[in-house]
Amino acid sequence: MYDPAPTHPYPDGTSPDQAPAPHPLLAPVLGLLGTWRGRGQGGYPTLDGDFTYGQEVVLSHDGRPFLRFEARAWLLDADGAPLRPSARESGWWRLQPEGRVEALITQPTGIAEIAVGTADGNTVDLSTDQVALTPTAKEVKATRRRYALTDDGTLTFTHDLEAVGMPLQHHLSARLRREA
Ligand code: HEM
Repeated sequence: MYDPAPTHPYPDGTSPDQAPAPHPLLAPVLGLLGTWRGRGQGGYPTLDGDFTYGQEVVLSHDGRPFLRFEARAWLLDADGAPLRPSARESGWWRLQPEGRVEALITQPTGIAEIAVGTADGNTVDLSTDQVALTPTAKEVKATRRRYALTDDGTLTFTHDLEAVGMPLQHHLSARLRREA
């Protein structure tokens, strides 16, 4: 028989001041908690031209030593109006002692990444450890993602990509601000 449950009793926190209390291992990423939104530019040698895009990134936690990571992007036309949905990613950033990070990130384009790196309070720098691809996914060999908090409260994002026979190089960069 179906036994109804109440709403989830442990909602995620998106701010260090809000319940639940962050796990101590999250200290190097506390400044990144929340919902971030902004615009970016992208390109790759195999693409016809560069593009501009909007992006939203959500980082939250439930009191345990990992972050939930969600990123959604949409392409913009020359006037800044939305053109179509673009890349989506979701995953988990597992914090280890000394700011080491182990991340699991998946995309609906058939790419699953394990990335490792560091967080130091202002920046998170993640590089590919392993990539798994579904049978029809594009060939992605490696990525490097950097999130850096600047003094004026901007979160800059850069993403390098080694894919479809090209060496690791710039694919995306964006400037995000925390949702008011
Ligand atoms: C903000 C996030 C992202 C945006 C806005 C974005 C945008 C784009 C665009 C516009 C294209 C051209 C094809 C198309 O129109 O869909 C593309 C291609 C591609 N992107 Fe991204 N992308 C993002 C994230 C990623 C990530 C995280 C990866 C890999 C881990 C990735 C890997 C690729 C690959 C492999 C291609 C195909 C290149 C080719 O076949 O020539 N992208 N991206």
